[in-house]
Amino acid sequence: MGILEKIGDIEREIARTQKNKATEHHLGLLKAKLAKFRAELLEPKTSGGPKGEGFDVMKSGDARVVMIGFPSVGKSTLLNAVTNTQSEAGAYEFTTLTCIPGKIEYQGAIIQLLDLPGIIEGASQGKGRGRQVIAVARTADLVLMMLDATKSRQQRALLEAELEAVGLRINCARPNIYFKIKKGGGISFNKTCVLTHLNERLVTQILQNYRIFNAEILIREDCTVDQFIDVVLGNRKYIKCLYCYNKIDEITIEEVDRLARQPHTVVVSCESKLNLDYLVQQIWYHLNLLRVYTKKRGEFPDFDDGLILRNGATVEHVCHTIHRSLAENFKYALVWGTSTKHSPQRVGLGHLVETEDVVQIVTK
Ligand SMILES: Nc1nc2c(ncn2[C@@H]2O[C@H](COP(=O)(O)OP(=O)(O)OP(=O)(O)O)[C@@H](O)[C@H]2O)c(=O)[nH]1
Ligand SMILES: [K+]
Ligand SMILES: [Mg+2]
Repeated sequence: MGILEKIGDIEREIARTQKNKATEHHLGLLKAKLAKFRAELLEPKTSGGPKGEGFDVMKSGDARVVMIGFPSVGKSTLLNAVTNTQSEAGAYEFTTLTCIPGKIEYQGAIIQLLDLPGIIEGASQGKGRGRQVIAVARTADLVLMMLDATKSRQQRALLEAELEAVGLRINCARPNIYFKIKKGGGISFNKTCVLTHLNERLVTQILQNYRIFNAEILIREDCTVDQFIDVVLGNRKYIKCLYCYNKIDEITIEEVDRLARQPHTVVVSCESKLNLDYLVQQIWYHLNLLRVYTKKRGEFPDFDDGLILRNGATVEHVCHTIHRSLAENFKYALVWGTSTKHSPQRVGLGHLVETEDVVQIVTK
């Protein structure tokens, strides 16, 4: 039996099993099996098969945004509208066949925007060029899910399911579970809160499924079976997603209003160039980038040339961005801005910077 059939079998069994307390355990084990087969499906083929030509585009700029969507939702039209790259757009499906990079410059940051072929249902199982497309999505700092506002609401759930199936977890945090495989000692199970989905027996059996007999587990939040499996498999990618409904020129104002009120959602018309500025602003906002300025002793800060950093960046990151060896010769830094109690404040390498901070590095 092929792996896809095995997956199908388990999915059918899960579907026909009633969800209640009595079957919870059985369902948990089925889910563990399912996740294992899905993981096998994702394993890269060992023989170096032909690479998707045009799909492995170099990362460039400060962040990467990847457009994912069904065919003809207007991905290429968007690329053409907000970057200076031209990607062919057309009224027929699968106009775009490769990965086409564009560049957005905003707030001093350079954001790489990737246009990709449309994906279809079943993409995660290898239909169309889905696997390749989704592999690119894994490299993104932000997924821009392109949706057609004139089409059924179901498209969003379908796309989400495709991304889920390849281990992408969108707009959620990594489960708060400590998990470490050990050489011996059996399963050590601990929790810091009440668990309503998991217990020691179920956890042990799920781990047996993966042939893990020695491990340390500390569960710090009320996780589901799926969340626990995610942590065991370990190859999950937790990624932000911004939903973009295109073609609002074709729907009623009431519909537009309804769509726009959903979380992490922007409504646009790429063809009529409606709301595109707001979209770029929201892309920037969702990327969580921050900009700091540097200053030399006795000089004014250079406000024309900020450094773009990721959220959570420290003074050490600032050093690395300026020069590779700067952190080694670091003595202290002076920081002006919202990250400090008073300005300037003398701080160490571990100090978290905030956007619009001014940083002066003092070396030994
Ligand atoms: N009414 C309307 N049509 C649009 C809008 N944006 C794009 N289109 C049309 O939608 C069709 C598909 O646009 P594309 O940009 O090729 O879509 P795509 O998602 O890149 O499609 P594939 O590359 O085939 O997956 C074209 O006929 C566009 O003219 C819009 O805002 N409003
Ligand atoms: K198209
Ligand atoms: Mg296209």
